[in-house]
Amino acid sequence: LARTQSSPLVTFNFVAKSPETGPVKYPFTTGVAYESVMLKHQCSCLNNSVHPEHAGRLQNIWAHLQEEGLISKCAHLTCTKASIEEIKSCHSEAYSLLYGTDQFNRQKLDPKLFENLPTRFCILPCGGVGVDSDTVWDDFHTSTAARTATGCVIELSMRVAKGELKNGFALVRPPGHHAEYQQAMGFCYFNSIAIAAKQVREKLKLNKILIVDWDVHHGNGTQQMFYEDNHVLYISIHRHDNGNFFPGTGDPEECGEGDGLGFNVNIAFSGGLSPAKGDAEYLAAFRTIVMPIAREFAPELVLVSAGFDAALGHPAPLGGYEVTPACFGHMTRELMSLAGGKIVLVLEGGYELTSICDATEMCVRALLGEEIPPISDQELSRVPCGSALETLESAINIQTKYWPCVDRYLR
Ligand SMILES: CN1CCC(CNC(=O)c2cccc(-c3noc(C(F)(F)F)n3)c2)(c2nc(-c3ccccc3)cs2)CC1
Ligand SMILES: [Zn+2]
Ligand SMILES: [Zn+2]
Repeated sequence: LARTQSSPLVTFNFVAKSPETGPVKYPFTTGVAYESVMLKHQCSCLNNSVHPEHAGRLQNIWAHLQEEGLISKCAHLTCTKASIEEIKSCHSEAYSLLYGTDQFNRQKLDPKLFENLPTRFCILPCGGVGVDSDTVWDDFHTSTAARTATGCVIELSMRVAKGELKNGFALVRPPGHHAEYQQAMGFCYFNSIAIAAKQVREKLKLNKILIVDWDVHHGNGTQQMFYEDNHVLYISIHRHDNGNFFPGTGDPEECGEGDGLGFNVNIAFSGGLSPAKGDAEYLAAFRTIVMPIAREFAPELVLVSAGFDAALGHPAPLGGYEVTPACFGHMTRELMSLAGGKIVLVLEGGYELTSICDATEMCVRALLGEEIPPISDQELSRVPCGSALETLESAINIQTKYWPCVDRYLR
């Protein structure tokens, strides 16, 4: 394939070498990682209204990106499963083998290995099997899907960190940011973004990686993985409601421990949905806290837990906020000013199909350097709601101890 003329506007010259002659070279553009094996992870009850984290999420997003002509402007990476060794950089060996081995190979493992793992599979109200009613398990396909999701994030992160790709979007499921060292929960098995950060640190000797998590849920797993690590700064914006919104962690006072003290930032919105938080709140959080701290940290790579369950259209139990798809594009573009533009977005949550397709489109357009529709004047001029101002003020008061740059916004 000496030349690929996808459209008069876009031509690249690249030789896609066959695998045996070494790693495939891609054009220097936005990489998109997507593999159809990730579609096969689903509950045996096949009831998508009970299980919002279903294969249709990825199918719809992939189709939408193709219809918008965006896939032809990107490099479509083919990725392999993460190895058990890579997964063990964030999870215990027993946990990695329990969820990382498919049914056929698991029979060869010594059952004693799993006896002291905290949770086991249970029968769900829907008749399926899982760790909990959201974290369903398919004995044939879930381990392959979960390892492939992690493999996609590692592959993209390595290539972006090495400068082989401009930036990237990992279109993956099951999500990862709730997965802890030995605990699957909240639809998550392996913490893909954390594993990728550890692999990039280890293999490319990067010293400073920023993880921004704008999924509406706090990334308890990711926070835990780097809580004592000052090489990985974790910044989360999430619905917290004083700990009454899943998973309950993510209090602003959680700032890290030991060497990691000051490298964990939680922007925890409360006050339920009166009113629902939207663009004004998220843009204010970015302007006053996320970007000032991120610039001062000066990361060499930016990874984003890009869940879209804070987007318009998500009913209350799934999120209930009103962030517009364009706003996700603008947040992506702001983060692209860091680390020389080395940024990888990783899909986490997000269930309302139109919203997640539009939000992903806006993020991919931003990554490609295309124009993003403006945020409405109404949102640009709206002062954040009272409870959000309290959230920002509380986070600023706490973080000025570690990041003096944020104090200029104190009233
Ligand atoms: C059956 N179950 C019961 C609880 C459930 C609400 N739970 C959640 O939303 C929930 C719970 C834990 C984790 C997450 C979550 N969302 O994204 C992520 C991710 F990891 F970032 F991807 N985690 C989400 C409900 N959903 C609805 C519902 C209502 C209307 C439309 C769709 C679902 C009612 S109760 C999810 C489905
Ligand atoms: Zn089910
Ligand atoms: Zn979520």
